[in-house]
Amino acid sequence: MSDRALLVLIGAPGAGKTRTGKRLSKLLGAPLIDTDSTVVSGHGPIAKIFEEHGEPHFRALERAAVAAALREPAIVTLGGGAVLDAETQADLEGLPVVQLTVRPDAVEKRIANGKRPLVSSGIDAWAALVASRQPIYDRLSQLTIDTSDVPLDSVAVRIADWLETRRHD
Ligand SMILES: Nc1ncnc2c1ncn2[C@@H]1O[C@H](COP(=O)(O)OP(=O)(O)OP(=O)(O)O)[C@@H](O)[C@H]1O
Ligand SMILES: O=C(O)C1=C[C@@H](O)[C@@H](O)[C@H](O)C1
Ligand SMILES: [Mg+2]
Repeated sequence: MSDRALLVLIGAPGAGKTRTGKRLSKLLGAPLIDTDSTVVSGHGPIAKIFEEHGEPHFRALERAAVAAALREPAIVTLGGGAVLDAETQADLEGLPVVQLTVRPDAVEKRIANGKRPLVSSGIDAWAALVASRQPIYDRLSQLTIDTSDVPLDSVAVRIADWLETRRHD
């Protein structure tokens, strides 16, 4: 049987997928693949890709990164919009998928760095984007954790505990 991801984190931009994934990687001693980082390593900053080549081009690069990552025995943290891809949705079936959420008031500061082109105009754009995707995040995940008021380490421990329970089911 080929390798598959150990855990996948999905959810809204700024919910904490990448940071939580890093903590979990340390906690579990497992490798981490962040698909945004894979795209950036190969093709440069995301904002520049959007500006120069458009969103469809970014999504194609992202899909390739996601497909490869999900075949590795690693913790995989996806970009916020990666789950829009139908093939990615199919690939996630049967994998442990955790959704991170965050309230608008808590995310506002987190996304203020201008690195996320789809939400750089502010919190209203973020809220509209997340509302349109929420049914997909909900359908694909088996556990949801709101990170608004929970320290990173606690989020990571909760996910590690859940994974452990799942192993014994
Ligand atoms: N539990 C938390 N408590 C406080 N701040 C957090 C928490 N999780 C993440 N953050 C902060 O929020 C910001 C965004 O986190 P991160 O990059 O992990 O989000 P993301 O979900 O990966 O976003 P994207 O979808 O854009 O990749 C970072 O500055 C990070 O420090
Ligand atoms: O929510 C989104 O569509 C995105 C989130 C980021 O992780 C990046 O993948 C990119 O900025 C697009
Ligand atoms: Mg991220």
